[in-house]
Amino acid sequence: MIKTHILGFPRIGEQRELKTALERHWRGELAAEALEAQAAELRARHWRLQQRAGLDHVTVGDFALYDHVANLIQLFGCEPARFGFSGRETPLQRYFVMARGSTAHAHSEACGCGAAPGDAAAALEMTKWFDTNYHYLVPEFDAGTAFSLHPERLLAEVDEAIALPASPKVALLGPVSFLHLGKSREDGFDRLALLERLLPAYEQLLARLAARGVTWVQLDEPVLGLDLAPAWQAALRQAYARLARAELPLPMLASYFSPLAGNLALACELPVAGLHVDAVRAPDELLAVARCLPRERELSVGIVDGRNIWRSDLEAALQRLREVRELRGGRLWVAASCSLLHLPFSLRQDRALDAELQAWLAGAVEKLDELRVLRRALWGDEAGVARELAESRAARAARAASLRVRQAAVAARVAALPADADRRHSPFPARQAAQRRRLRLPAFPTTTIGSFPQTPAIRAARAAFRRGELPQADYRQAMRQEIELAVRKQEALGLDVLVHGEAERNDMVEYFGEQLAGFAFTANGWVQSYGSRCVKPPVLFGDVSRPQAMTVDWTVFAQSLTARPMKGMLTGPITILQWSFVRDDQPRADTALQIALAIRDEVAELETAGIAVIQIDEPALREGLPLRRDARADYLAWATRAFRVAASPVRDDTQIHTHMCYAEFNDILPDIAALDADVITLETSRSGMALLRAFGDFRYPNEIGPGVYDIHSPRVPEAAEMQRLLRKAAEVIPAGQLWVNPDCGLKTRGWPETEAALRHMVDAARALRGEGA
Ligand SMILES: Nc1nc2c(c(=O)[nH]1)N[C@@H](CNc1ccc(C(=O)N[C@@H](CCC(=O)N[C@@H](CCC(=O)N[C@@H](CCC(=O)O)C(=O)O)C(=O)O)C(=O)O)cc1)CN2
Ligand code: MET
Ligand SMILES: [Zn+2]
Repeated sequence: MIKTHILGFPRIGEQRELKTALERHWRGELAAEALEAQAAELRARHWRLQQRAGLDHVTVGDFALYDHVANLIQLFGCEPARFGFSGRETPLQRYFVMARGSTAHAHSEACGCGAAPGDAAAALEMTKWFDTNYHYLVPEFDAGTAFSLHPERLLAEVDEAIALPASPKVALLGPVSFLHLGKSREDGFDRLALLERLLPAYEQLLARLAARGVTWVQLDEPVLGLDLAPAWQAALRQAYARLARAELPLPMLASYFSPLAGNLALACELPVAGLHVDAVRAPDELLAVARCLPRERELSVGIVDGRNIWRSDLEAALQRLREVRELRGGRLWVAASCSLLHLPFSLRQDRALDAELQAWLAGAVEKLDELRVLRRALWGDEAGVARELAESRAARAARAASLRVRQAAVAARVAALPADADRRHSPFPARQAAQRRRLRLPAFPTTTIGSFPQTPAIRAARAAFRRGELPQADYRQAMRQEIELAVRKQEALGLDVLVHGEAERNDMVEYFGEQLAGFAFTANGWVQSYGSRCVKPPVLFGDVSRPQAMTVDWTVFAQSLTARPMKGMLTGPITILQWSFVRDDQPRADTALQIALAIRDEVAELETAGIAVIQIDEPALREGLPLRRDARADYLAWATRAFRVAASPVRDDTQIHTHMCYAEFNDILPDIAALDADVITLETSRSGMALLRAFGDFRYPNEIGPGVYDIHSPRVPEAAEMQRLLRKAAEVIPAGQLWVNPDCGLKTRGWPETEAALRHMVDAARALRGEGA
């Protein structure tokens, strides 16, 4: 028997309905009931699409108002005690306080959240979901963590699906990954010790689902794609010995994003009813799994790419699925490789894509249709889907043959690239001396990470320009005024190295994608990044080149307004690669090098235009790190080289900055050093001093700006707080190497808190200069 299913569906909605509803709710314009109604409407719509595609089950439990990991924190009753919830709040209020911090809602005695006015609880830490640009909220565990089941929200969703009517398969993160993805709040506390306490809550939940008539539960254990220590492997054995019981729903264990490798035998041994594997990320393992997994278990083959937007080669997929079916004696589930969360809702009618490109692409809805076709063909009705199969073949062939994909000049340039194109002229000490002579900055120089508040007025002007209602000249003039405003404010604050503020950019990757050849962009291809925040990843379909300068005019204009150094602001090749949908017809390394060459030309042109400081952001360098250790060295070699190729055309006295955030960097410090940026600014407020100590222990050779305050919350820290942080930093990193800056860009903030926080930051730097620390 052949079944089809998906691991999860995008929840933000075709027109970002969920984003709109959430933001209105947070502004106090939409009641909780209306928000919940909108969410239910989206779920029902998305299940109907799944039914229309003939899936055997609709997936329930993948929906979340903010984040699916945060949902589990409430489901299993382990909200951290530090939030001080009184029990008078509604679950929804507590959920948003955990997600956004307690100052994020209008906090007053009237708000009913229970905390005393003035009490501020920081939001849960947010971190990258494996190697994606999705961010989850990190559960916090300590020896006192207890679990209790609060299944009302999930059971209500199951009931909604049953009422549709549809057959629900409930999808949940499994217990071992849930613990693994959390963090221990106390040094030395091993969160695995909580497994024994957590499993009963899972068991109770599964029993409740069984009572509802749910037959299948998908338990995601993406940690199977990591190199697991023996204790974590043992935890998987322990957990599934307990959860796979006759009276409970059948568990389908799901692995994705990475090969099973050393966990393959383990995954096949666990006493579950089915195993899902990612046949896109681990194509070579598929047959080994098909042979190893006991015959009575279901094998779910993730053959349709859930991470990229290319239309599938359905005939090739069918051939592989038939091989697997042969090996397993007929039974098979067919699926997308991972949840479709990481894809745009649909690309079929996107206004911004031309017809040729559109025919090559598939969003989430189109991927559902691919599953429909595969199902029918495998059920023996290949003739009934002959047209779809032919279309898929034609689309792949057209893409392979298209003249838009290859550019001879790009290939020639890559081939002729000298081996030392990734080297600056002189080693860092000589550059540092030259830059000090040119820039004449004080000790503890202050700067910001690039963006200033993207105000509603900026967004509205750009939207009007896009709709053709604001002439280009007026739009440019409006953005110049925003830049001038940002420059004046920075001068008044007394910052040392200024930025233009990025007002003209919709997004730090999309902006470059729109201007580079080889990229296409969509009008509505939104993908959730965290909470209500979305990105529209550009589509990198062909060889990359830079038809004209992308940032030079804006930067030169900004520099003309001030005598202080204006930092040019670029996004680096790895971040552009990582945050775009990239071609699958050549190695990522080759694509990265092409982007690097385009950025290199922009760097050179900024220098020629007189810009003395240039920042090349690489927040996604760590995110691109392969999940399996054995693939890391190769990635780091080509990724750091691509950065250096972009950064190296400049003179010694031009200062190159880079910036990183949203990740743990400790395991790639040597590679960060190998970027050889003159200055690196880092997010540190979340991981705190541990990260800096690692930089200190490693004797990080170049200059470094540890973020002295968290930009994710409107909270304005006192100067004394930032001073303390800087003094601590100076204990582990020589003071002469230190810069003073926030954690990340300020685009999601408002001006009042931005100015207040930066004023305190400049005060902190001045105080340290006075101390001669
Ligand atoms: N690509 C990317 N990934 C990243 C980051 C990042 O900056 N970029 N930062 C980190 C955190 N992730 C983030 C992701 C998104 C946003 C963010 O602010 N997103 C904005 C959208 C930004 C954008 O593309 N804006 C466009 C379009 C905005 C829009 O929706 N406009 C309305 C109209 C608005 C109006 O009339 O006022 C519309 O088109 O309907 C623009 O400014 O032009 C949002 O969801 O609200 C922030 C952080 C890690 N990953
Ligand atoms: N220059 C960018 C900004 O300030 C860097 C952001 S890193 C996610 O927004
Ligand atoms: Zn950042």
